[in-house]
Amino acid sequence: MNNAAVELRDVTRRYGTGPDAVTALDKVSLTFRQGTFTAVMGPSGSGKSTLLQCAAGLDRPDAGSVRVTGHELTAMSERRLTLLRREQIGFVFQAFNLLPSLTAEQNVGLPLRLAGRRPSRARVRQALAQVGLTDRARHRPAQLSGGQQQRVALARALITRPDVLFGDEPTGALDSQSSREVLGLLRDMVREEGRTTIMVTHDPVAASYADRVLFLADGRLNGELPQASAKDIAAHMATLEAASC
Ligand SMILES: Nc1ncnc2c1ncn2[C@@H]1O[C@H](COP(=O)(O)OP(=O)(O)OP(=O)(O)O)[C@@H](O)[C@H]1O
Repeated sequence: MNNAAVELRDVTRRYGTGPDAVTALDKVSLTFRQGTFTAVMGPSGSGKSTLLQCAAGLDRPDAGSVRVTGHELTAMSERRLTLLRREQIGFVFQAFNLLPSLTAEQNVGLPLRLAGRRPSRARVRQALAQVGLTDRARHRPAQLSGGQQQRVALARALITRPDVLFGDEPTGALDSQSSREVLGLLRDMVREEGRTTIMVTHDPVAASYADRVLFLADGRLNGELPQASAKDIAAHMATLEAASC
């Protein structure tokens, strides 16, 4: 599969004006091909979250073009953007953002309810099975471990069968065993279902699960490593961090 799932061309995002203005992204051009798993790394403030937000249509760049599965986002109305995000994009964040009063299966079915569709029990159960939580369907978030809660959040992100899954530090709040489980699931979904996945992370071990690691520094691309080891990723990060001090 060689088609672009997400394409950024000369994307610029500035915050503020005058002497306090910050250029969070400076003419960034990138292609994320269908069925690939990319990690985005870089020192604090390098523009990772801004990149993710612009690529996912949660934020609008000041200049440049963002295309998701061929749809240009920058000129889209808020309504169309909301629909596109709902149907084609899934999100997992560091905070699991589950509703505490709902069970795992109710949380997983929520995106379909919000889209005005009634989630079928079979589809919800299948999503929970995919993340290995069939036996926790009736549990509420407080009755689940952090890793299990993030797996429920992953099942919720996948219930709409999105083309692209975005993760902003999805393993940032997990212990190493739970992180490995979640990252293994993400990697399997890319390989088995061709789901394009783009993940921001600070953790070289998490990034080593990706097919490619992109590095940002000062709002610009600063290198990439294909299928790198955690050691090589950490070494590249150390160079960038030293340069940004
Ligand atoms: N809403 C905002 N208003 C003003 N400046 C912002 C805003 N959001 C981000 N910035 C600035 O833009 C730059 C990039 O921020 P961003 O959050 O994308 O970086 P990051 O690489 O994700 O950082 P971290 O790893 O610390 O989360 C930073 O200098 C940040 O201070």
